[in-house]
Amino acid sequence: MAWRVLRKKGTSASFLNAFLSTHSKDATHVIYGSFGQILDSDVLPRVAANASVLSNNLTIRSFHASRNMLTWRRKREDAPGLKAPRKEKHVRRETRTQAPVETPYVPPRQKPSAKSFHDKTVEIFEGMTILELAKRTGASIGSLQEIMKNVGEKVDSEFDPISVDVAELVAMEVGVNARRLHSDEGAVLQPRAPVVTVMGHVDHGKTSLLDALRQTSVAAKEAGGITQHLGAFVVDMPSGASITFLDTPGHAAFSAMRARGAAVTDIVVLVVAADDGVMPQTLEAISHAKAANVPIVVAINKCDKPSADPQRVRIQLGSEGLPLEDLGGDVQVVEVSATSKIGLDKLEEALLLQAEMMDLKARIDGPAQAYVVEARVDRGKGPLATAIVKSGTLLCGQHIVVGAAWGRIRTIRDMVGRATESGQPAMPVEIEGLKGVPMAGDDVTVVGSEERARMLSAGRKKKLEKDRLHKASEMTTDIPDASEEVPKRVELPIIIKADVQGTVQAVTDAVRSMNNAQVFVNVIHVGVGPISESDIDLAEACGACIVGFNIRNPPTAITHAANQANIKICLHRVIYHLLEEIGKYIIDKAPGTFETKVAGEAEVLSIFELKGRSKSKGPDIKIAGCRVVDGRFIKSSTMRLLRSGEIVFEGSCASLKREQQDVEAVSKGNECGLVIQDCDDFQVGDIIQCLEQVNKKPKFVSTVGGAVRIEC
Ligand SMILES: Nc1nc2c(ncn2[C@@H]2O[C@H](COP(=O)(O)OP(=O)(O)OP(=O)(O)O)[C@@H](O)[C@H]2O)c(=O)[nH]1
Repeated sequence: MAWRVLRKKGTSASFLNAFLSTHSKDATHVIYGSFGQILDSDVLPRVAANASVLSNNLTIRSFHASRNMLTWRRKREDAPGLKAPRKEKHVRRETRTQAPVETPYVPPRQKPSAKSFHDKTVEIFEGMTILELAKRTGASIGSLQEIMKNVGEKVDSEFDPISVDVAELVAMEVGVNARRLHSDEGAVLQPRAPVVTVMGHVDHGKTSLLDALRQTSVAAKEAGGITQHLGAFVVDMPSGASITFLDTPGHAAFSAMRARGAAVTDIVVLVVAADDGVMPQTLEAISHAKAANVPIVVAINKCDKPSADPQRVRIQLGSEGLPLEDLGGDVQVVEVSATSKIGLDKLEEALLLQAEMMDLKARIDGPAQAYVVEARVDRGKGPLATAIVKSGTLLCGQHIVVGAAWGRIRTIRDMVGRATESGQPAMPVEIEGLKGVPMAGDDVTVVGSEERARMLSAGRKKKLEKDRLHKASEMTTDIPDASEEVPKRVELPIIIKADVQGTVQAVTDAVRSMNNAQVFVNVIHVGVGPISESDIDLAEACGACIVGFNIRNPPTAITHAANQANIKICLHRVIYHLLEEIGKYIIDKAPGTFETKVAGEAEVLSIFELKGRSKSKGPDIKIAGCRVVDGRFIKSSTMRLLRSGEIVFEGSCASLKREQQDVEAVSKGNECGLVIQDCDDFQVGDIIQCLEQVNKKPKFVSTVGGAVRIEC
């Protein structure tokens, strides 16, 4: 009898399913686990039912309590040599396949804090029960049933399965994020093309490499050197295999987009210039790939250059912890030249080899699962989303929800803009028919009806708005206490418009990164497309400035309206110029911090005394006869008296004269008579400093990689 002990913490039904799908159907598996640890009690019957498809001899034994729950006695029979648990305080249950398991649900005693609720993400799946959802969200069964009633869903018992769409709606309604678990159980999986992203430091040749690879694309040749239609293209190999490349912009401001790019990517091509070596964004790209658990293939580019030193790049990458193949690791390295088109075939081969090792397969039948890599608005066609199909088949006419947008697919286009009936795994497609513009990284969910699509989209919009308000309130509570000597933080409302959704996000992230202790940059509205009348209205109402990236100049009427309302519009096509201008604007709005600076220094050469003629005419006044040895003396400033380097007195200037005349300022090299309010302690040789209050404004700082921030 084959048996397994599964007690990997945090694993769940999906883990068990994966286990069962990879183990022999004929063997008898005895699976030990714990409720709430491996197998949730209410999932168990379903899992067991699914599992029985795979193995008729499956036995699941699961127990209450935590790690100690494995029944020692039972284990000793099956697995001699395992250590005894500390206590045998447990309830043992044994379940034959499909036998129902009942565990009373105890609602949590404490309601999670608002913050934890907003940050929480729960996994949901088709056919889960209300009981399961209650456990994951931490909300009570009653409240979930109430929500279901409100959204017009039929509410049965807490053990009845609900659809994944309803589960998501309910989860969002209680304020948590929902992540859909997709199961390809029982489906026929077919090999699919790898999806590859090219990453690397600025100017290391990503665009050139993509261009060179694109030229090898059959479709590109067919279309006679097409201008690229999508943010992705497919290269067909002579062997019949193909590779899907994603285009990602290089500037650091787009790191969020790149992070999303990596999330839909199977392989990352890390471009490192052979002459320049490893740079900050090279390391950033490695981090993104590692975070997304995506394997890397290194392309050492610009190998045609006389200054190229590929070996140095290898050593640098090795010392950054990248296990290169040449050094005994599994990361392939290919030397290429994008401009001389050297080594491109080797790079493609390396990518196919990597893909082969990964055994990339996908389900072709059934509803598609896809990810948006880019979205924009076309004047004639309306919102367009470029997506990569991950599994299933996307069909024209289907109702979809993409992020918070929804629609019915009117047209699907391929990478060269040809209309096609469907989209299959690893295929980049353009989807027309959405009612709104989704965001890069959003998933495309196929739903059964328009009603469902509308409902899910409305739910997601509501959740996004809730999260936005929550974040804004968190940020405003960061405003420093007025009792501290920190300037009051001013709010700077901003509206962001850009050409495509991905850029909107990138610009928004970059603008937000300039938030600082003195200025709260509040992005109140973002959108794709040119500046509209409603943007002007909103800006006027909120006192906002409008930032436009890569968009057309607004019509004269809009510019005129903006001028009339005194609205600042900041338009650019180069991201760095845009950020620089916004940075200056933010600095301009920042109250700054006042610092004391020595504006001038004078030496006391002689002392004069002006006698008060009577008591009523005031006391005697001491006048210091000085020479300004450095800087300038200004009458309105504070004066500081120093003797042997020690401060003896500090006070305002009562009189500043030059040759018997009252003056406002005296500059370096000149002599003057100076009276400090309430000071009669001058000595020859003393130093007097003129103190000035300077408003120190924050500074705009940009890094080599292009990231910017404001330093206070
Ligand atoms: N000699 C040589 N020059 C190259 C090669 N690849 C790119 N270049 C040059 O390097 C410069 C930068 O190339 P890009 O392709 O724009 O670099 P990038 O990494 O896409 O730059 P960003 O998009 O700004 O991050 C250009 O002047 C290219 O002509 C190469 O293989 N050999």
